[in-house]
Amino acid sequence: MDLKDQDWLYEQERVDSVTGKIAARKGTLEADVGLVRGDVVELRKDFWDEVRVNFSSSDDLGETSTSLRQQSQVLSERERAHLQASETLKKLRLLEKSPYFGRIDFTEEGQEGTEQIYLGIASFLDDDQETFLVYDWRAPVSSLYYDGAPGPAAYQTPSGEIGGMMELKRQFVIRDAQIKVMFDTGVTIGDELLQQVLSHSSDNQMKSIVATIQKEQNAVIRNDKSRMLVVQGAAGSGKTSAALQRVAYLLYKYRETLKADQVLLFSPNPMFNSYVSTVLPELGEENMLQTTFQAYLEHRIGREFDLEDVFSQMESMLKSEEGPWLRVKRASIAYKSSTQFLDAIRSYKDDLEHAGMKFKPIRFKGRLIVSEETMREKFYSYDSAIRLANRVDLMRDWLLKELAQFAKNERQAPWVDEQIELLDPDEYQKAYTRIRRKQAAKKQDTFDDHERERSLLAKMVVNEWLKPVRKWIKRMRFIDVKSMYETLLTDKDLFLSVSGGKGLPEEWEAMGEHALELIHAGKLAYEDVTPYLYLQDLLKGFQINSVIRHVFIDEVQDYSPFQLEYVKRIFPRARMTALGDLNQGIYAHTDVLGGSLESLKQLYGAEDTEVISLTRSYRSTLEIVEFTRGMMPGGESIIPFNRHGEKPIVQLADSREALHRSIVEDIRSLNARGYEHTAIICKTAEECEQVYAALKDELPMKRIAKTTPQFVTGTLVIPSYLAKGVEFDAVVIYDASQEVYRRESERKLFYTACTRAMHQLHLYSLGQPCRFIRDVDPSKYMLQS
Ligand SMILES: Nc1ncnc2c1ncn2[C@@H]1O[C@H](COP(=O)(O)OP(=O)(O)OP(=O)(O)O)[C@@H](O)[C@H]1O
Repeated sequence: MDLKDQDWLYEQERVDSVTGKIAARKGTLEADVGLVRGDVVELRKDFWDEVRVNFSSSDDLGETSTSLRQQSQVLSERERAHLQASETLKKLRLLEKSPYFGRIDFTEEGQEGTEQIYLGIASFLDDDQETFLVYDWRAPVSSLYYDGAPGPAAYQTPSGEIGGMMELKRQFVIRDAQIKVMFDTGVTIGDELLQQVLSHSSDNQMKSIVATIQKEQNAVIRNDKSRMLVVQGAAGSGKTSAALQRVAYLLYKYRETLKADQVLLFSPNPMFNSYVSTVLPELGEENMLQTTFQAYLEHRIGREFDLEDVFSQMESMLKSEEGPWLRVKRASIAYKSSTQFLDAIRSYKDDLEHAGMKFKPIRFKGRLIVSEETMREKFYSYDSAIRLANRVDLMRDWLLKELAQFAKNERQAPWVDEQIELLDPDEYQKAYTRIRRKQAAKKQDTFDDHERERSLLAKMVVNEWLKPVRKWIKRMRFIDVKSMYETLLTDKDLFLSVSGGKGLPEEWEAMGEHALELIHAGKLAYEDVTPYLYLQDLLKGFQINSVIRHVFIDEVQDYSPFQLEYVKRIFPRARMTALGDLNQGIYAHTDVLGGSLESLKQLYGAEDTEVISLTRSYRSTLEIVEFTRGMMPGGESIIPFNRHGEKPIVQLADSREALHRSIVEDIRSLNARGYEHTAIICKTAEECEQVYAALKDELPMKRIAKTTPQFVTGTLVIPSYLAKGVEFDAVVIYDASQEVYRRESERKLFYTACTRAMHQLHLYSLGQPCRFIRDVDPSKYMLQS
């Protein structure tokens, strides 16, 4: 038996022994969990039997409350024990199949002996409760595995750095307690293992990368010093993967204080939420909260306006011909995404402290209760030292009082009598009971006084009718944000004064008209939504969320500086992790970041910001990366991972029928070769519809739209801008011709679409290929006609 076989034997025996212990622990815990669950069920069922309830005297009342408190304490202690045991059980079940994936042998400086450290997704202690049979991958010592190679090495602990010598680094793939793969690695974490992982075909969900985290990714995962962490990385460099591992790391490191529902991820689209949703559970952690920025906007002002979303904005811009509309739209997007516009709105609000507030009059049945004029006078009669949002609060309270007075007077109005007559028996009965209850409480006579009856019924009727007005006031709808936003966009003198004229585009007037037209139709353009919300919050108060401690923004290049400022403002207690790739900045407002994610440093200031760059691309084969990077200026800095495949194919077609025929054959052949998760990427949703209609009878396929909630497998037809963040075994670009991708501004969109491919990239072109392909060195692809 050679040394290798001996090692293998030794390691398999250890796996057997550890999994045996895990199984035994699991068995005991399952029994315990069953018992505790039984306790909880019993306690809940018998809760009131165990509480001594007696309300007769104040002493009895005190005793009842103590007994109640004791009983709920017992219950919640048992519930906590049950939860904890269930969580441990969940981890043991994961460990049982694959107890660990790595081993390092480390001799600590000044210490005798070498420790064998095995790394898995959770820690597992021997029966002595002291010896670590498996270390959690997030434990301080585990970073040796990710950061160092055999030789001198060190790791950080809360009490300082620990140095020593790493004697061995070994990697395993263990499935169902059997070692499938094992090798010792030299310089970097096994390219071999990574090769294996990356050459698998994709499934419909992102996977955890815990066994093969790379050094630079580890820096992203473990960074917890800065308030703001910016990760800029090439397509497929593992930004999203590292971010999810980072969530798991933070939940582990701060387990006493941080819970999964205090971490929020902003995803690029609803489908992406489902795409990444299995990573944390795979690591035995709960999922963080996930949303999209659009969903947040809808939640805030979706009831007032029909909001344009970023995808509709994109679709309409991609479909439009060059002309005045597109010019104005671009100018509007660029300006309204900037912090200059944000500053202008802020300064407008400062002006409003002194004059210019607009209100909606309070009306009831067509009659004026409080006029706009009166409201304005009242508002500016408050001490100007009081903050504007607080003055709005005062105003609300005053209006509620005015309304109460109005209600009192209104009780005598003839319409009230009519309504009393119209009360149906049920309502009347309800009123009668309520009145009786009140009389009893006030120890009044019986319900015989006709006058009193009428007055009580009148009060009830008026209150009922005024309910919507009261609600309207409480929600501060009396502030006419819409009208003030309109004024800001159309009153040039005012705007020049609040903005100082800085960066004001030539198209300013046309921009205002465009926005107004939509607003009057009850709509809000995407570029106006956040600014509108910002103005509204400045006037009514921000809806601050202090619970969230970590905000993750994926695809941050798709956010405008304005939106990022807004996010920062509403999560004041959160740290931010922003992940982005400027080469994938596909929306019209993304140029605003000024060509560098460095500008994100301004958000929290350079002192509080750290930027980490990821340049190695793992998703695609070397051939695909060499092709895609060729279309981006500066693409040379993207380093492909050394995994080979076929060169991308550019296939020319001379008719649409021929194009469709070739694509159908191609997908069938890709499927037959095991590439099941394939995507036909079209430029727009409109193109997707046409392709779907033409090919659906030939090929089983699913059409993805902006509202598709679930990421699915099989052959998808998907618009380019929705393919963000996800990946496929094979990508077919439906029509990469010059005719379709005509504008320079579509380069990043095209690049993003191509970089979704893991193993195969086939581009079809009806006529001449677009210039982005022609920019690539022809030796990097195969041209077929
Ligand atoms: N260290 C790693 N080990 C194994 N796989 C990895 C590693 N890093 C990245 N990958 C894989 O590379 C692919 C791309 O990763 P991911 O989607 O996180 O990249 P990204 O930078 O967010 O990409 P993009 O910006 O293009 O959407 C995924 O399949 C991921 O599992």
